Amino acid sequence: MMPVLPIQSIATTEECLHLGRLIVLTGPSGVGKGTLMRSLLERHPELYYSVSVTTRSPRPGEIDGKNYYFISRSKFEQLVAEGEFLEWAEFAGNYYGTPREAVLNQIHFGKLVVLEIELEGARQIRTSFPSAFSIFILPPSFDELEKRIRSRAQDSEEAIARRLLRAQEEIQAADEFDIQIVNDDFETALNDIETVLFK
Ligand SMILES: Nc1nc2c(ncn2[C@@H]2O[C@H](COP(=O)(O)OP(=O)(O)O)[C@@H](O)[C@H]2O)c(=O)[nH]1
Ligand SMILES: Nc1ncnc2c1ncn2[C@@H]1O[C@H](COP(=O)(O)OP(=O)(O)O)[C@@H](O)[C@H]1O
Repeated sequence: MMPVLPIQSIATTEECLHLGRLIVLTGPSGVGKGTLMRSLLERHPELYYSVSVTTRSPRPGEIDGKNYYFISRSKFEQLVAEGEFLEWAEFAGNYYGTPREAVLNQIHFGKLVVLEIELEGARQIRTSFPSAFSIFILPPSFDELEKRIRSRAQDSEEAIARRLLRAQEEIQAADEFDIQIVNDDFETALNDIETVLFK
């Protein structure tokens, strides 16, 4: 485990970014962000993936502390009030947030930190960390996106409908980000991300 620095010892976010870099991976639900992230971490274990906090219920097989920190809405609201999140947002009826201190510590130690988050949170990061690099993952088509969400078969019909509605809005915001990568052929998309991060 990395030693945890008190937050006051990290002077400014810009100072942090001289030591490390912050990467934001965003895009609609079902586009393949999680799958790309997992492969990226397997190939590059030196990356630091920020585990988010959520009020969503765990899906079968998800592990607390690995996939997410699963907490109640009241606890989440308390953490928001205490300023514990670098960014947070409500998505499809649940809260999601990035733990502030862990991420700032890792950047301070010179790590390349990757956040996999939805649109509103990604916008917040662009404002608070102008030097963060942001990647928007696009589906090859909307039909393919729907197919992927359904093939995952882990969400209720209502949750799927909410994700699809939100996906339409999110895709329209793709141009706001530094680079857009289409996740059609998986290996090609993964290589494109690697090129941006490491070459
Ligand atoms: N703003 C924000 N979004 C997050 C965070 N963690 C995950 N998300 C996003 O929340 C959305 C829903 O995540 P999830 O319920 O795991 O569903 P899935 O991405 O469709 O498998 C996705 O777009 C995630 O990228 C976070 O810490 N902050
Ligand atoms: N390039 C791809 N081609 C076909 N299916 C894909 C591709 N990338 C991901 N998938 C599949 O799409 C589904 C959604 O991927 P997931 O990583 O859970 O998306 P997200 O994290 O963006 O919600 C999964 O079943 C995954 O295996």
